[in-house]
Amino acid sequence: MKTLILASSSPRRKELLENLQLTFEVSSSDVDESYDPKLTPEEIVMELAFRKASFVSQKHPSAYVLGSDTVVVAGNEVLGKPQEKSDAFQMLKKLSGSTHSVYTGVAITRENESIKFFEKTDVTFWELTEDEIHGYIQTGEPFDKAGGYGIQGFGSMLVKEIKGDYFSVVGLPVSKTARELKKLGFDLPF
Ligand SMILES: Cc1cn([C@H]2C[C@H](O)[C@@H](COP(=O)(O)OP(=O)(O)OP(=O)(O)O)O2)c(=O)[nH]c1=O
Repeated sequence: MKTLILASSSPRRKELLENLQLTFEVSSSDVDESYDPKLTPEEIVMELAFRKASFVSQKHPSAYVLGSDTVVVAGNEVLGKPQEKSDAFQMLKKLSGSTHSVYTGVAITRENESIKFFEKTDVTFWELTEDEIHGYIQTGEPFDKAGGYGIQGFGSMLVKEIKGDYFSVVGLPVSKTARELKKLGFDLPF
């Protein structure tokens, strides 16, 4: 019997993985999320996903551990989570009226083995007025989310167009993850 552990404190990642009807445990990982600024966005998200999975792997050596990380890339700037209202305002102002990319990396580790992959989704925002940005920040939604918005919540009102995997923007590329878990021998619904 294979054991799967989701190395995440994100309720959204748990919900997304539940789509696959697998039995899994959840264990949050407390890792340093700093990275070498010379890395590409895909390298950053796969490295951080690997760090999260490895942290939990140490305590559960025989389990398969899945870690994930999401960043938003606008121009050549990598945006994580805003710390305060002024960060959120600057991020949303940058995203207004243009297209940015959301990268989510996934790592699945077991003992000394690991697989890593990523998904890139392009999201286009409407031109936002300063009032709209302030109003959105007042909802409190930006603060635990990369780029300062949640496409699954009130943030849906900011989005004009999306190209790629919606679920990856929310934090887990579900279909790529399902395919990889299947290759590893997990029993998926089909
Ligand atoms: C762009 C975007 C991001 N996000 C979320 C996904 C991630 O949870 C979060 C980015 O932070 P992450 O560091 O990737 O993840 P996390 O700290 O929430 O959870 P953990 O490290 O414990 O797994 O932003 C949304 O929920 N909706 C969105 O539209």
